[in-house]
Amino acid sequence: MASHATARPLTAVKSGPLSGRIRVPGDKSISHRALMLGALAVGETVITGLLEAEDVMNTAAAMRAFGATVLRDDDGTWRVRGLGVGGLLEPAGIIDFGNAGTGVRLTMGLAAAQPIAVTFTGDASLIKRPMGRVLEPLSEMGVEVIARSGGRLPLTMRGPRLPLPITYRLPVPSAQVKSAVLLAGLGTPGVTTVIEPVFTRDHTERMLKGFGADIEITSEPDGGRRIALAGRPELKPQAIDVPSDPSSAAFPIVAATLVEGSDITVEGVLMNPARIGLIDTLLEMGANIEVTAERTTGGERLADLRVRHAELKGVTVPAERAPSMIDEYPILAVAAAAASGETRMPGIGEMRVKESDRLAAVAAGLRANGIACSEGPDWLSVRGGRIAGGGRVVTHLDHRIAMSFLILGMVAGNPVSVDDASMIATSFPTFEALMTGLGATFEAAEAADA
Ligand SMILES: O=C(O)C1=C[C@@H](OP(=O)(O)O)[C@@H](O)[C@H](O)C1
Ligand SMILES: C=C(OP(=O)(O)O)C(=O)O
Repeated sequence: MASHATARPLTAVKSGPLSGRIRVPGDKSISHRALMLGALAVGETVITGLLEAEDVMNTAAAMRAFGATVLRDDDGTWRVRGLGVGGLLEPAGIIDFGNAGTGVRLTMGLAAAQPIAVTFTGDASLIKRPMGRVLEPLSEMGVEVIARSGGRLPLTMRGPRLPLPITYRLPVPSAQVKSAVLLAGLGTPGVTTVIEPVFTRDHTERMLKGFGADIEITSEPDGGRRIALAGRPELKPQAIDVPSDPSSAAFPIVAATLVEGSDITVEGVLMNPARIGLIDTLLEMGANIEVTAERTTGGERLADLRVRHAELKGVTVPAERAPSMIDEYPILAVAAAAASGETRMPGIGEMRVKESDRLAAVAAGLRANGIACSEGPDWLSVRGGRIAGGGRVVTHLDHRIAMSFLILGMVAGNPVSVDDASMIATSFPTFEALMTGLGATFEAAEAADA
């Protein structure tokens, strides 16, 4: 895990028009899963377009610790030689996932159906995040856990000799919890079933199908989905080409929408319906986003997105859209700050348990820059208008807070600083280079106590 012992403050200044064509790096959710399923397949999985960011590199290191061979060719192609379902070895050391919630929660599922002891930890952000939501169903399957109170990292778990298949109804709309149970189900005899009342990103299901698992998805009478997975399949290695991450594309898309005179194209963006709630919302607000060159690769829809500046108006975002844009609310709040009228965002309580309490961090950052907003336990409301800027935003080890407020600085009356841009490397290491290539100006800022 990379160390972020030294914070790197950064300032964004008002930007001229943005122009150019860019490709943002590979999707983080798909990258984690490609390495994990590769580690369980029999033979060599070849991955192109893998996101080479800290969160995913921690997953690569974890798969090596379990005994898989994970190699990178000079041209950026990754090769994973898997161990077969049930073939993970007991790691010799502690598995440190750094800042990565997806990495640690899915790997807990992966290791759960084998009688091996594994100790997990993470950085100052990850050790505050709830793990009980994953440990609870895994315990029902027979996993023993020794954790700090509240189910926080660091923790040690050991899978049972004979794991039990369960039927689990998700109490929170979380693709991480769904995926952890399904990955545990892979090593469990019989059929493991997850019922999700609300549709969340389905990359695990799609990829399990691609690797040859027997997985059946049906609709529930209440509109939810029932996912039934037969345990102990032999997974066949795959060639995976990871599409560009829509959660990273969100930053240049909002920047080009807000900065007058802009006209950019973001190429090859993943358009999975469970991931594009932000695009739907921006279109409702009046954004000019043209979806072009639509195609399908590896069972996922992709498109090039041409984005031109547009004046936005406030909207109410339907609460049921939240899972399809849960990581995009910080940047949506920035778009809302520049829109006319009020933007209401209900049903976003899950934002409080991300890398930071994002609801609180966004509200504080907006206020520090002269934008009026109000918040409740699971909602945020932003009153758009003139953006004074001039504030310094506390990012709480959260990459998306850092990137969102740097975009705010591009349209604010005065420069906007973030206290630490180093965490951007966890998900979008080329953010600064791509944004400055389009025309943005970022300047190294003074540390607060310098
Ligand atoms: O499954 C995944 O890859 C993810 C699911 C979401 O988390 P939750 O499952 O906690 O909603 C999301 O916020 C995270 O960035 C990635
Ligand atoms: C919530 C996020 O990631 P994770 O849960 O994997 O840390 C994110 O990338 O916004």
